[in-house]
Amino acid sequence: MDSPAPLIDASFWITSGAIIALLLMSAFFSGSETALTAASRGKLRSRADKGDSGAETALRITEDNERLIGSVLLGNNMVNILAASLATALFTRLFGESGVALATLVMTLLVLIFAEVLPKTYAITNAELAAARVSPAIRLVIMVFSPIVAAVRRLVRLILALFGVKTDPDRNVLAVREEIAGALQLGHSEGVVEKEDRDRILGALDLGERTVEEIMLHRSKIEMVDADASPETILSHSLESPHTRLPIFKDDPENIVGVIHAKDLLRAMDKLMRGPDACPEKLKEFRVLDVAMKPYFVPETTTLDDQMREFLRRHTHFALVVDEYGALRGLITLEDILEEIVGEITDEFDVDAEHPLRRTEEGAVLVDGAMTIRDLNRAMDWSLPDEEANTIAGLVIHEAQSIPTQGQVFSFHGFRFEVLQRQANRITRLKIRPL
Ligand SMILES: Nc1ncnc2c1ncn2[C@@H]1O[C@H](COP(=O)(O)OP(=O)(O)OP(=O)(O)O)[C@@H](O)[C@H]1O
Ligand SMILES: [Mg+2]
Repeated sequence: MDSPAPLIDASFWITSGAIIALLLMSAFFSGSETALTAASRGKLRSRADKGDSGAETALRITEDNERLIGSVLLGNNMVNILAASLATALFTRLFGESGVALATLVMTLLVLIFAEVLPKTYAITNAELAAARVSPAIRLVIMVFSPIVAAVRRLVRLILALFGVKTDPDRNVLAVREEIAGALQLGHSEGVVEKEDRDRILGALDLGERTVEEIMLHRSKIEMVDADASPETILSHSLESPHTRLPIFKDDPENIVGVIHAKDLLRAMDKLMRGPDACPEKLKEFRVLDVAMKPYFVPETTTLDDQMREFLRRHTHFALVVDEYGALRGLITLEDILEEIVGEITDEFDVDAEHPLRRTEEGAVLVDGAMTIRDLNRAMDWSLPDEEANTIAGLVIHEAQSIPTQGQVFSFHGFRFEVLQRQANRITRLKIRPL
């Protein structure tokens, strides 16, 4: 008869040793994940500049955060599951049926305390140092696991797609935008980021989400010339206008058939008046459309980002904005888009637009109703919501649910709005004061 195998034998010790080793690895993964995600890139950079190669590696592997976290998560799960399986096998051998429940309890506690909370708490208090130390090993982990991570990501998208769920590749972009905005806001309130710098960066980041319709010049304000006007009229119009490019309409101002550049007009006129084949009599026959450029139309839903690229690619600065039916909505130039980043640009001929904003002594501002909420927020460093309306007047009408009359006062979003002037159905002048 064989005597029953002793319960505490060599395999017991080997298994226990393996479980402890796996828990240590799990702690390493959890701590590394926290350290690498929490470490400040600025501090890592300065460490790296002082010759810390670990910090350099940490900077490099955190560039692709999704790959980093995916690989670490995979490693962490693998060791946790292996440890739990070994523990279950060991406990069932020791305690029979109740081994499963016991292993679950013991391993949950061990993993939670030693492989999760403890290493993560340590890592977050010493993030940069820890990140620099663990980065070479984690780089290896990424090298081994990233192909699997990539395959998993594809599989997940495929499964979601089968169920009709569309994964949004822009989500990360949005999260990053929020993160940068938050960091800039914090930096600004702490006094390390200048308001101008913050506005410039946020302006540039937002180009992808805003459309030409939001910033275009309304069609009623476009200066244009009639294709059938006499050459003298067109010339004097062009000379008097502060603008270099004037759209040309035929019969109806909505019907734009060309755009005349002042220089092209001058060259053409000059050719008729002077030089070897000058022929002043032909001035009457001059057709402005012969020297005009073709109009460039863009849909109002184009994002500012796309429009800017398109302007650069086409080597033009001037576009006419149309709606989905092709009806003229407004005008946009490259300068208008750049202003969203750097603020108001005025050149030698730009009429200094009658100031849309004036501060009063009691800390209020007098604004033009047509001023955009965004411009006001930027000028005053306020944060009035700009989702519901584009202009201040629009916001007040939206909140009041009617077109308020002169003298009416409203309080919302932490501000007091007084209607100073209303012309027909438009609110033209407002006084706003923070409450
Ligand atoms: N024909 C026009 N009618 C009304 N506004 C215009 C017209 N052309 C340009 N603008 C506006 O003038 C501002 C300045 O734009 P931009 O600098 O591109 O034109 P410009 O000064 O006429 O030309 P340039 O600077 O190339 O000589 C922009 O806000 C633009 O919307
Ligand atoms: Mg200009």
